[in-house]
Amino acid sequence: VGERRPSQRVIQAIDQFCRQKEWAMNVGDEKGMHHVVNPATVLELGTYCGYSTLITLEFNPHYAQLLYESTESERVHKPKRCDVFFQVQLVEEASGDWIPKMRTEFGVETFDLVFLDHWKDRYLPDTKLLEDCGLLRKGSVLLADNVIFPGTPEYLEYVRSSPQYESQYFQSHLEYTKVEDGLEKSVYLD
Ligand SMILES: Cc1cc(C(=O)N2CCN(C)CC2)sc1-c1cc(O)c2nc[nH]c(=O)c2c1
Ligand SMILES: [Mg+2]
Repeated sequence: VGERRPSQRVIQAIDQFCRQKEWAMNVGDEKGMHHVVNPATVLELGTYCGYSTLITLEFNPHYAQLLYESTESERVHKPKRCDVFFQVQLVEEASGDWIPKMRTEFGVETFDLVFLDHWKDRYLPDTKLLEDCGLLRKGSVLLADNVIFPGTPEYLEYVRSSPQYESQYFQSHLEYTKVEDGLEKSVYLD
């Protein structure tokens, strides 16, 4: 997705290093995100090292710095309108504080895809915030990592029982391990 993200060769090198030398919490090469239809406006919650990213929210300054270095993306203090596809926009703030600002700060109408990969106890409140802020449209996709391990039971219960979502579980493993984990793909129906 554009030359601003780490190239595929870098992704492969990260995967090889994390499998052979030192584990790290990337979504990894097995879970991946290849199930997801081709999104246009993407929000990622939880950047970590920038393994997968477009508009991405990261609270941890150390991880945010890693993304700046790996993608030469500008340090976004006062994010300008995000009107260019494949531009990395990193917001070094808490998701709960910044989701309500997405429309005014980035000119985002709605998200095609939200990749939830930040703090498991923020998955549900941030999903409700996205709904309340009108940032989801019919067909928006929520793709959530770690729904089994470390596990997000309240979020799973919500998206699987709510008539507003059509949810599907893609069984896999915790990155670079044999521990069961998976991605939950939830399509917003409203
Ligand atoms: C940090 C961590 C440690 C885990 C674990 O149990 N481990 C035991 C087994 N060894 C091998 C690995 C490590 S799992 C995990 C983790 C994994 C993700 O994909 C995450 N994604 C988003 N936000 C997170 O906080 C996040 C944490
Ligand atoms: Mg994860």
